[in-house]
Amino acid sequence: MESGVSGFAFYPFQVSEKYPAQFIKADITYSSLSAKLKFNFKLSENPEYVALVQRLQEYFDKIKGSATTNNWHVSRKVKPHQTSEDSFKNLVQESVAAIEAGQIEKVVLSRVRATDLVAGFDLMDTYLRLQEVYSNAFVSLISIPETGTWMGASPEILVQVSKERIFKTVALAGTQALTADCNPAKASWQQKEIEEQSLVKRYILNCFKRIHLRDYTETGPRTVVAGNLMHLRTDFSVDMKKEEFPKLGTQLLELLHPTSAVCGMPKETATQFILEKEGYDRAYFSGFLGPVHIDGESNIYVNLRCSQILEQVALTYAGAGITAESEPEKEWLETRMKMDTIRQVFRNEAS
Ligand SMILES: C=C(O[C@H]1C=CC=C(C(=O)O)[C@@H]1O)C(=O)O
Repeated sequence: MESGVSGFAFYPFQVSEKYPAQFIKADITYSSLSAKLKFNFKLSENPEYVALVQRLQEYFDKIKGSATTNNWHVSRKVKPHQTSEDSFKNLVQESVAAIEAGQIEKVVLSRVRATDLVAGFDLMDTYLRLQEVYSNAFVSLISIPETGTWMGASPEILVQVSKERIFKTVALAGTQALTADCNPAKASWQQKEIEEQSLVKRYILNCFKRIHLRDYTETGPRTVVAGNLMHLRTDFSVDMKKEEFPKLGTQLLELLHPTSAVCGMPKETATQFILEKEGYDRAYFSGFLGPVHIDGESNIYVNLRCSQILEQVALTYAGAGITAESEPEKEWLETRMKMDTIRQVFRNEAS
């Protein structure tokens, strides 16, 4: 993040040959607010660029307001997979037993669900609808050869470094449905959710401790709305101008990922547990993504509430934090609600 190179980071849960870390260099950026292209190289350096730029601007002018294209990249590495209800619930039970036996403190278990794309499915149209429905989320659509196409509406910032050099991260956990008659400001939370979120907070504070970061601001926890759901969130910020941490963004990105909101505690044991037991590859789900050094700031989000789009099927992913108090049925329903964040937009209806 300190190299000054502008681009878009797309990082998996675990880096491997199959799922490499990706960085799309921002040679050209397009802002829908200004409807303008921005070039991160000197146009006069190469006459070919001048012609290319002219063609691109003409292309953007032409397609503006008529977003229809279904040419997306499909990863050949994935086999469509679906976690069965029984296997997920059994794994919740096994995790609770491992927690009670003191092998782990918390683990985030996830599952995958396959949905057939409806006839006439339009990728760009779906993406624009997702943007409309989740105005408070980080709505993304990424399409990379070999890696495939991912779409999501993440509620969780992992690392933000603003123009003013303010660093931010959050401890987000605990989930309940946002119903029509409920007021988020008056939401009450069970002991289970309070503890689950405080474990994420403790995990972040441990990362701060490891680099001897003492001067930070902590706000919360408070109830926040994320689409059809509510969570508990504590906000942390650091003024990087005051602190002796010029590389804080990168340092904490390395330490935080994967946080206890998507993996567990202790981190290494929880990671092994997930890799051995979940029964499928998370790939880029619960990794991180976002713009780096665009207009002087970086905003990296956790890749949650997302789907991988294949030729005729979308694979939707969701996880739930398991603690000693977890009940299989409740965790199953919680992952279903999380999946609905994006699935309802695919089908353009609530499920
Ligand atoms: C792992 C996910 O959510 C995390 C973020 C907020 C609340 C969570 C929870 O209540 O379990 C999860 O830690 C997901 O959406 O797949």
